[in-house]
Amino acid sequence: MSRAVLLVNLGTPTAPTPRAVRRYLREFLGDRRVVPLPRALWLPLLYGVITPLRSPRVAKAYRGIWMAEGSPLAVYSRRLAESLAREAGLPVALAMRYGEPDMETAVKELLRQGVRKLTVIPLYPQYSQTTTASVFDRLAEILARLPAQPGFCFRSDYHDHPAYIEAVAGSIRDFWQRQGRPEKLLLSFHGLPEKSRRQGDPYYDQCVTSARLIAAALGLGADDWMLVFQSRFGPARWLGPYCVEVLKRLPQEGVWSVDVVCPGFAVDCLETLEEIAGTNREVFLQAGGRQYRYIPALNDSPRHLTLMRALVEENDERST
Ligand SMILES: C=CC1=C(C)c2cc3[nH]c(cc4nc(cc5[nH]c(cc1n2)c(C)c5CCC(=O)O)C(CCC(=O)O)=C4C)c(C)c3C=C
Ligand SMILES: [Fe+2]
Ligand SMILES: [Fe+2]
Repeated sequence: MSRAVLLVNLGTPTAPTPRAVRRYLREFLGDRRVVPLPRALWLPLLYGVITPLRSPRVAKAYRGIWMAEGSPLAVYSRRLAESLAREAGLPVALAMRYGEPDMETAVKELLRQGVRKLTVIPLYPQYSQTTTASVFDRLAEILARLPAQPGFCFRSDYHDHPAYIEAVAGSIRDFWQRQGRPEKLLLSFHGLPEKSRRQGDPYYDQCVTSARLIAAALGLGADDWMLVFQSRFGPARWLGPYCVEVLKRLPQEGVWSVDVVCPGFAVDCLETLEEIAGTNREVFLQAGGRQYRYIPALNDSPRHLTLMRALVEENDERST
């Protein structure tokens, strides 16, 4: 039976312009899985207030990190998929949950090539209803309309997979070997509304487990590291502690050097490059901090490829 891998990431604007950002934010924030408010309330607010106000500012932020080949999230995701295709010896397609390349086109193209079994890997190490579940829903929607459905394996998360922990811990170890250790390591994950945790979304618990396992793999003591959450959106209470608040406070507590790593982001993107490597650096230095370093995401590194291959191979074994 002919197999293929489908990697799915979030999606990103096609250009760093207010127009392209508006289109992206409308689709992303218009997803019920992301903002579960009543449509009649949310859509007028989204279309009439949030995207017109937010798009110019966010477009400017994208301009600051844009690469020659496009948005970092798209560029690194593409490179990862291409390298995996070469190494895994089977077709690998990349799709985005929002925007291009879209999931439906990617699935249909694989079926056209004769693929009958899909290994779907959302590029989210930790499961959340806002990300992973939305990919699953969209996949189900696409398959529901097909006359002949392929088999598929869906990787819900890999937050405690030994190959994931080793990939992240290894990249931190490499960084420290070259540049020395800081006083504290912050493990920063994308936030979610606090409410999602009470509703049973396992995201928070998975972030805690990932962070503990990474710290343990590095042999860190309790004072050497901290779990924080970033990228808060809107007025509601989100998971804490907030990365930016911790950075303001640390110099007052006598911590002058920090490294920040974002293990929940498979590849670098706006949230890591602009928010963490850019804005938050200024916050820490302004608050009196002396040394601030961002440790890059796994991107298309050999460590990330080893991890992806482990997930694919494990899947193959289970489903034959
Ligand atoms: C209600 C709003 C949001 C939720 C919930 C949310 C969850 C969530 N997001 C990621 C990963 C990424 N988010 C990115 C950008 C981004 N996220 C939100 C809002 C929510 N995210 C917005 C509005 C944006 C766009 C930028 C902005 O307007 O501030 C990105 C980067 C995209 C890029 O193009 O680089 C990623 C990746 C996760 C993992 C997650 C839940 C766990
Ligand atoms: Fe987000
Ligand atoms: Fe952000």
